[in-house]
Amino acid sequence: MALKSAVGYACSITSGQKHLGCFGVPRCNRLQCVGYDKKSKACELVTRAISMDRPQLDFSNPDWKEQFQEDFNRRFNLPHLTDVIDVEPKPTTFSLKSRAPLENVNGSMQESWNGYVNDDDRALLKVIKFASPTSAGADCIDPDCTWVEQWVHRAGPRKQIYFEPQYVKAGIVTCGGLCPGLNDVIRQIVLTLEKYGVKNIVGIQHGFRGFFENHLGEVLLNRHVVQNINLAGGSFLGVSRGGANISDIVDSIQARRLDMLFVLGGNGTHAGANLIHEECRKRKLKVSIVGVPKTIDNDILLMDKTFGFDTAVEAAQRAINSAYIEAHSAFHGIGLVKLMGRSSGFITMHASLSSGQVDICLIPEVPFTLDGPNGVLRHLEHLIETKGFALICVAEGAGQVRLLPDIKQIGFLV
Ligand SMILES: Nc1ncnc2c1ncn2[C@@H]1O[C@H](COP(=O)(O)OP(=O)(O)O)[C@@H](O)[C@H]1O
Ligand SMILES: O=P(O)(O)OC[C@H]1O[C@](O)(COP(=O)(O)O)[C@@H](O)[C@@H]1O
Repeated sequence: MALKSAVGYACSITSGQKHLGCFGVPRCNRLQCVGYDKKSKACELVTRAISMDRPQLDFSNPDWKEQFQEDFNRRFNLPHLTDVIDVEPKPTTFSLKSRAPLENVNGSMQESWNGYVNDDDRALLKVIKFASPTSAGADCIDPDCTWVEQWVHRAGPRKQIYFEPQYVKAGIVTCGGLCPGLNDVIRQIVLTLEKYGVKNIVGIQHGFRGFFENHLGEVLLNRHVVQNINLAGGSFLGVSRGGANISDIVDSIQARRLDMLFVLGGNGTHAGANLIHEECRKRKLKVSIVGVPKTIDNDILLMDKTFGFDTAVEAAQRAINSAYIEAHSAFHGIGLVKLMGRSSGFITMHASLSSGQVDICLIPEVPFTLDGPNGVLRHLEHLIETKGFALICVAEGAGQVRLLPDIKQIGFLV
């Protein structure tokens, strides 16, 4: 985490692509990120569901690759904090010296402590070059599956920061539903802020509500307070849903003299964070709004893994094991486990792969048929005939279009 930057993700999505009678393999489907949209000179903090919809490209045009890359760079470019607020750089107070020093060949210790992330560092988004559109899991841009480099910003501590840690007041708020790992994130934000030298850290209670309900006071946070909160579930600060008045929140941010606000939450929370940022900009406040995406679904493109995902996969193992035992013991038993994931199958796919017991895995990303020679039911029949039992693991959103063809119209799919 770098104090200078409101946001910065740089990772790659890797989706396991082992075949296990899986009816589909999730590709990165939903992409949500918070960033500064450089193109619009206003540099707004934008919370957006960026679809992987590609620009209309004419592949017969020899320049199509450049056009694609231009568009990609435009969408993934993050302007610098200094493009948004008027702040001066200063040397970082984040010390890399807690890391072991490197030894020179002659045994002496190196004087330089290289280890900061350069603003121009990039991570390669797609690491597989598919030879053909029919390669397993192929995700091609053009019909020939041409390799196109897609680079994104690399996250990490920078040599320069833009706030004076000793004067900074930082706030942390957790909104929306619960997700395993919230306390770990709160704890780590506090520990890292302290590492930079920030002493004034507060928690806002029960989501955005804590900004405008007077009986919900600030919670003072420091390493002693947060030391063991990762051992408990839920959110140490409490969460809430429900309407929030952005102007009231920003009034409160102003009154509390917050310089930075770490907002942990999902889609709704980030929509709120975006509006808070816009309002701060309108009022010319030098406040950094930092979005920390929370989803157990792991369906955020620029992140290797979202927090809570591992726990969800691990917790699913117990259900899968129990269903396996039931199915295995019963005559022609069929075990059916439904896991979370309304529009993403990462939890179901990873839980299925790691359990080693699942015969059929159904996820929302990949359409399937129930009937017919290639349908799920025929395969199920085959399993019963051959091994005598079967275990199915299904993501809650799998096949929803089949069950309710008009579902798009009522807004469940975005
Ligand atoms: N479109 C929106 N604009 C502004 N604030 C929003 C919006 N959607 C949700 N919020 C706020 O974000 C908080 C959390 O949103 P919610 O949808 O409940 O959870 P999540 O962040 O997990 O999607 C709510 O307290 C709500 O006030
Ligand atoms: O029914 P709801 O509350 O709208 O949410 C369902 C979604 O919430 C989840 O259970 C968890 O999603 P998040 O972790 O992104 O909040 C998803 O698996 C599911 O798609």
